[in-house]
Amino acid sequence: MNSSTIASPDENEYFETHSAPPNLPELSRIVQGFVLRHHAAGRHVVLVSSGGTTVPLENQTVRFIDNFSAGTRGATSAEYFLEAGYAVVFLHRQFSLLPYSRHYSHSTNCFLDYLSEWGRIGEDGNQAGGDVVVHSKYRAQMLDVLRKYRRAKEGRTLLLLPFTTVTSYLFLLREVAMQMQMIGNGALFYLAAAVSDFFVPPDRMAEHKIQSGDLSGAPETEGAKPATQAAATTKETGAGKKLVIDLDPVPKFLKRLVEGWAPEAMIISFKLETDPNILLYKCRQALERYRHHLVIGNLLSTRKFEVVFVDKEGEQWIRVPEAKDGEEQIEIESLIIPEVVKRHEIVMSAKKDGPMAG
Ligand SMILES: CC(C)(COP(=O)(O)O)[C@@H](O)C(=O)NCCC(=O)N[C@@H](CSSC[C@H](N)C(=O)O)C(=O)O
Repeated sequence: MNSSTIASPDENEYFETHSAPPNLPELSRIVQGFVLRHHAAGRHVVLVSSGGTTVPLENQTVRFIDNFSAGTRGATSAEYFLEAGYAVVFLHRQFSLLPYSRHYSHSTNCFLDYLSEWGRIGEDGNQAGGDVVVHSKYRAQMLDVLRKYRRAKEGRTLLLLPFTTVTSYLFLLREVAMQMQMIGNGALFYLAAAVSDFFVPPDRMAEHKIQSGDLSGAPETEGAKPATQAAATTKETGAGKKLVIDLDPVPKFLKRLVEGWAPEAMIISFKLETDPNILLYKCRQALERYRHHLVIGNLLSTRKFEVVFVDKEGEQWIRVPEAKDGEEQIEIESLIIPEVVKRHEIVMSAKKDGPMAG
């Protein structure tokens, strides 16, 4: 089934008026090989999306709108899926947190603080003596992370796919979903990425950097769209120049994923809110709108300590106890992923023992 047979006009138009990532054909071949290999080995495959997508305001992008996400949810979840025996396609915001390196790449203290002494590097670049030594207090954790990282690398069970813009995210998500169709409900989608809801349509995209200053005396710019057409323009007001932005809604890709790109897969989306009073309502609304398996709701302020699973049966809160003094804070993903895996197994066995079975 190709994606255009089930697409809605707004989705078709979105993909027809935007350019796919230039390396999409190559990435598609890599994903196909990854999915085939792990399916043949009897391994389930999960697509974990992670990080925020951007919406450029100019073709030659200087300014863009970003969505909040450090990538902790996605990168940490990917580690626990790997430990649960899944192969992971990690569709992530470029330069956001990655599985395993997340422990050291973005932490407040510099990675070098974990090392207690440096070997003396000789003139010719050869080690002149001495060794790089990890502080004893970090050694156990670092060895544990290193071993797990190596296992994923040697088993090639982790495939990293970077995106930046919402357009590259949507093209990649659709491509991976099409390649995962071959594994039916052995495929799991865990959509933790913070996806843009609004974008600047190409025909209203300014070509050059939006000017904040006065250009009255400047030479004409070749080929630039008249500012009036652009979706993001500056407007003279009594208080000086204002930036006025007029965006269109991004097609509801989740609906396309459920109805066409991955009709047999188990699909889980995350719902991010800041107001606790509307979280459950918004989760249920998403579930009714997209008819997928599960919505995991979380509040920006407590996302590391509690989430709520909302499905057609009801809701189930998952919370981690506050860490006692001197104790490591439990990662809530260590509780989320086993519950997701349990539900995925139920979905897979239900399909196997379906109405025709027995
Ligand atoms: C982003 C966080 C909070 C993790 O944070 P980090 O650990 O710092 O990375 C994640 O848990 C989450 O809620 N992700 C989902 C956030 C999100 O934007 N969800 C969308 C639904 S997915 S985008 C769906 C699209 N708009 C459509 O309707 O088709 C929403 O809440 O509306």
